Amino acid sequence: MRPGARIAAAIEVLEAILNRYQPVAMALTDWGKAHRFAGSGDRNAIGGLVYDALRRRASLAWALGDDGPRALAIGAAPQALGISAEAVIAACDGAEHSPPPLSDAERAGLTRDMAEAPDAARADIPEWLWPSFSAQFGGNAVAEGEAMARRAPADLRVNTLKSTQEKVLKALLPFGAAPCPVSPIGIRVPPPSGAQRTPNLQAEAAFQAGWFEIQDEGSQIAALLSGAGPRKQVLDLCAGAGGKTLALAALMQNTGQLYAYDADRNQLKPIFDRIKRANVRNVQVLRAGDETALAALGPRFDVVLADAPCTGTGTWRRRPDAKWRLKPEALAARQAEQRSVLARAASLVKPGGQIVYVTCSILPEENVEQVAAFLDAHRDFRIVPTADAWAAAGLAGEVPVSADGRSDTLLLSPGRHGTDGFFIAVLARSA
Ligand SMILES: C[S@@+](CC[C@H](N)C(=O)[O-])C[C@H]1O[C@@H](n2cnc3c(N)ncnc32)[C@H](O)[C@@H]1O
Repeated sequence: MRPGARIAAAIEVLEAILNRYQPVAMALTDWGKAHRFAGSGDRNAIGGLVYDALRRRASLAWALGDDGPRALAIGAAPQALGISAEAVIAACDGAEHSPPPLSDAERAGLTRDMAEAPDAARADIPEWLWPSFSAQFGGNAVAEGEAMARRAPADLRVNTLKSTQEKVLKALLPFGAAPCPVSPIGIRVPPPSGAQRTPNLQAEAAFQAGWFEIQDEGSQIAALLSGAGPRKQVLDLCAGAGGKTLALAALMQNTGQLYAYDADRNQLKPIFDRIKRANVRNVQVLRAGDETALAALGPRFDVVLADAPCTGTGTWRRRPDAKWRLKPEALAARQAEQRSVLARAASLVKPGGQIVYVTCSILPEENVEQVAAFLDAHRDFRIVPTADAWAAAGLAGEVPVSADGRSDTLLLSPGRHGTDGFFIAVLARSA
């Protein structure tokens, strides 16, 4: 397909997403089914363009003076398709399968200077969240927003129960794989640029053999900092599909006892196959929502990982549509859930043990404010400063500097660390 046809296709898909509220993946699949002539290269390029348009929705809307599917697709096209603004103008010639020619405002929008735009638009952050976002990142807020509007790499965690970083790196060399900056068991595959193909790492033999998991470096750091290790009693309280459960099991070298719990049976479903593929043998998956069985285990745990439900604001690079769908009511609902997860964790950790509170959010309301409220209500807990948790976990290398400048808790961010946004707080219970 020529660039004009790809832009026209992206407009169609964005209409389904923005006007008919279809989820992005479904809208792209439906388009593919209805246009079977389009090859995988075309589908990949159209997907890249759609995701980029959603990532940069506010800045593109400001530049082109319009928030509609056509403006967003045209505005995102140069970067997403790796072509010049002039090539986009030429591609939209109104011929069959191409969009109608650009208006003067659209042409001007393609090269508009963003320096004049309001900060929230430059940062591509929803206006209602800007006060909170800018308070969190201070003078770096626009740069952090811009980093969140870029494509994300694929981070992998080497499954040390089955392989080594060296072996996985070798297997994935054709994808430009390189070690992650912080995690000693992390590997990063750079995102595609322009219309390049997104690598399908899960189709690789090394993945099928259980040598690695797709897991953001931020998640890996959370597991590494948790203090889970051989022969410990560990609870993954919000285990979901088990991403962190598998990381904890590997850290524990398949020894001790690791319990995986989640309130929701559907979230937990994939964990069983993943455990098998990863050769994990020290996990007991509790029946979803069985609070009585859970309570009966307490307070015995050395470590309770509370990977709490959250708004997911740290994962906007990967789920850009969620950025614009998030509403204040959803934030309030997640905060209530976080309070209850933390209180539950407190009842299960043993004296002298620790809770590791994690979110994939960058909002202080879900992070430092939750921790402060928890510590107020639980006088037998204290915060373990990041450097101390780092040393206690036996981690080498420099302690990452928190994106909010704090030293008691760790905020990881795309702008500063190249990870998704993650918050990690280690809360120790007095012995
Ligand atoms: C961030 S996700 C977990 C992701 C998972 N730990 C991973 O690494 O793949 C949060 C999970 O918390 C679960 N959840 C929500 N409320 C809960 C509660 N009160 N107790 C336990 N789990 C809960 C959700 O079902 C969801 O699976």
